[in-house]
Amino acid sequence: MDIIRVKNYQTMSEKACGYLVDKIQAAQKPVLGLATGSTPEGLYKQLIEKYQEGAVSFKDVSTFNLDEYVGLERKDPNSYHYYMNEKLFKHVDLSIENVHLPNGAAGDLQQECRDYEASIKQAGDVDVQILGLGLNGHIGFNEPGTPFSSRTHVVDLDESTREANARFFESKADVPTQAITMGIESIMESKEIVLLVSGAKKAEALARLINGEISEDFPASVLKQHPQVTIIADEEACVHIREHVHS
Ligand SMILES: O=P(O)(O)OC[C@H]1O[C@](O)(CO)[C@@H](O)[C@@H]1O
Repeated sequence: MDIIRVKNYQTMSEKACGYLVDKIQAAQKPVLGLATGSTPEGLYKQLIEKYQEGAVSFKDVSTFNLDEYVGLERKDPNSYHYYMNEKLFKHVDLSIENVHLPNGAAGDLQQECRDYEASIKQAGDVDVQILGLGLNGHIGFNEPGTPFSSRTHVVDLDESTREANARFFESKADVPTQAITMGIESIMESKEIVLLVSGAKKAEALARLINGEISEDFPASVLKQHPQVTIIADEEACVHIREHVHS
């Protein structure tokens, strides 16, 4: 894992944007793995700016999102479909047929998980996967205890995750109790992974990732087994990390 330490949220977003733009320009048919939550919002803003400046095009890009809430229709303002559309998709020249998120409103959720896996494989796997870091170490919606061998699956959300995400809903009671998420093994099959970490509230989780052991109790720790992970973290998130890390 390489860690790039940056000053703040803005510079984290700019760095991640530059990284993705380079990858998009280098590949014929780039496949991006995208995340939701607060962390990548700045990255998406930067990508839109670059697109508007004519510095990048998404017309040959395919995207796969990590997760979606169970029970929310695509048009629901709290769905990740809606989030992605508002924050990125509708502002750039991505083809709608190249955009993929799990369908949390599918009648047969198990079949939906299998189909999602198949479409990632059909696209030739994710080239660069963007990840955020949950306070409890979750990646996607893979909560502590999720087997490292998990594929795309339906998950019961931790109370702590529902609390953390309640800020996007009217109340915690409105936060769905389940989600579909790419599994840990599915995420690990991405050719490259970029983990974005910002803010003091993530500092403990980042320190545990860097200094702690690899364990299913802390899902992000699996990233230490991936050959090509770059962490872009800001000063506040790095307060418990003393040295430059290269492992
Ligand atoms: O970026 P945030 O909002 O801190 O969330 C961290 C992670 O938690 C999730 O929002 C899921 O709870 C992920 O999508 C995200 O990567």
